[in-house]
Amino acid sequence: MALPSGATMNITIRLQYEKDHVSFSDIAAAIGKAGGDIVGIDVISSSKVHTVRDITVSALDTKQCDLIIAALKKIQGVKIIHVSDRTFWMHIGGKIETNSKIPIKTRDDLSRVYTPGVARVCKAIAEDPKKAYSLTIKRNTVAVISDGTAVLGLGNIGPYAAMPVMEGKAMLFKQFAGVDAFPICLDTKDTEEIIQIVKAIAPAFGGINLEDISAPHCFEIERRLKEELDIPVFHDDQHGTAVVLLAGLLNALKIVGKKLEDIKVVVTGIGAAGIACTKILLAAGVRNIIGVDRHGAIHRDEKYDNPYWQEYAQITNPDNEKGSLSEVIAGADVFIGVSAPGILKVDDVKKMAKDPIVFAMANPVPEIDPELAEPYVRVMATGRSDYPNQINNVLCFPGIFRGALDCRAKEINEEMKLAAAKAIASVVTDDELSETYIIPSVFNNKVVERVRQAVIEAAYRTGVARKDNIPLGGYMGEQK
Ligand SMILES: NC(=O)C1=CN([C@@H]2O[C@H](COP(=O)(O)OP(=O)(O)OC[C@H]3O[C@@H](n4cnc5c(N)ncnc54)[C@H](O)[C@@H]3O)[C@@H](O)[C@H]2O)C=CC1
Ligand SMILES: CC(=O)C(=O)O
Ligand SMILES: [Mg+2]
Repeated sequence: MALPSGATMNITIRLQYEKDHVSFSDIAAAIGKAGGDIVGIDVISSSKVHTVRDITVSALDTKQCDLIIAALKKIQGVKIIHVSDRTFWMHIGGKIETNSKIPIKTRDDLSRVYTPGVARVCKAIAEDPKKAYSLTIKRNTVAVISDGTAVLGLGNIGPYAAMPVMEGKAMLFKQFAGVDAFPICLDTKDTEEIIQIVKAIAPAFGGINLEDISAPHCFEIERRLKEELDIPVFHDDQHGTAVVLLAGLLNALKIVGKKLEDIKVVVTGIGAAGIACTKILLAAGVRNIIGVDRHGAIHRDEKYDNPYWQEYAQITNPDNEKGSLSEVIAGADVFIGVSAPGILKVDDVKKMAKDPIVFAMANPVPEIDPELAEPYVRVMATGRSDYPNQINNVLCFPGIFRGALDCRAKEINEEMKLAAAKAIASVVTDDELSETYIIPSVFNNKVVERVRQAVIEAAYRTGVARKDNIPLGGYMGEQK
């Protein structure tokens, strides 16, 4: 399996140097010696004594960036003013904004979009609340809600730090499926308070995407909101991840010629994503799944404080295997990591059954470096976009919400999720299928439309669609 080398990063170093003491070639030499490549130079200002330049440098990773900066700091007469990188630039001022669909050019326009004209529209909705779907943003808008407790694999970094991820999710909703999404990060970790806040803001939204809320309180939050709201509530880290994982596994198993019911699967990280991945695999027919968290395999001889693990032990691990990841991985056909960086070792992979499938999905750093695993695995996938086979919930949530909004589904149920998984898997044809192409790219424009259609069909089949007529046409088309 050929893998690209890790993605490089560009940083721009604004520095001032004293012309009499330092030459640019000293600076270039220091950067080169520390392993950086200069890819751009801009002169910002120049006087007889000093010059200020922006030097854009390509480096392998943050560690190498630190080495480059340290090397520059050592040169007498050089002062680093600031360092920025492209990723940070893309975040300056946030990544999304609100736009009006109609320009307000005249007084007449003003009196229609706002008072007094708007009052008639408000009254129409007050008389018939369903009209909120046709006369407000509700029909096409999803709230992306987080409390910042399980942001990617970064853990409990809080609501301010969670915002860039939620803004990113909102961008993906819009770009891939035309769904308007709004990031809302809550400064509370209290389960009941989160439930009440989400219920209170629900009138503006056609769906709720819960994101990066840690286990176990994410389960209660989702359960209650599903029960108490009449719009789809979907915890993406659970179900979006599970859907894409199943899609990838269906295709990976075709390559190795194994069947769901015959494989042994080890899942690490029995939190939001791990429990949902396990449940979708059981629903799809897998019989032997062993969950491993920090203390080892989850089994039936242990009494867990976490009620979800207590239940997990009952529905998994048919042979009641005990021990560490390194022990229970022996003979496994599939490893699914939704836990923490670097916890799967090469020696563990070597103990797996023939043609191992390794989905190391922790973000941003997977459970095993794909380049280390490469010689020993048949199919390797990560959650990242810089390696082949990206198993990431971004393949699911835009299309699944597009479908749910278009048929005005009151929920996203198991049938809709299974349909979405099969739809994603189907985008890769048998001719295209290979070890490095088990799952379509998020940029494959068939993905969202196929998921949307499959989800709409499943919604009507299971009686949760509330639109009288099946919505036809492409997802970008206006829905009446
Ligand atoms: N590729 C994808 O689409 C997705 C990837 N993820 C990744 O999965 C990971 C977990 O996410 P969530 O389930 O939302 O978080 P969570 O906080 O609900 O669950 C994480 C679980 O991993 C366990 N864990 C932590 N360190 C461990 C270790 N060394 N060994 C075994 N278990 C360990 C924790 O005890 C916890 O049970 C994160 O890295 C996240 O980025 C999550 C959702 C989607
Ligand atoms: C992809 C995603 O949702 C996560 O890593 O949390
Ligand atoms: Mg997430």
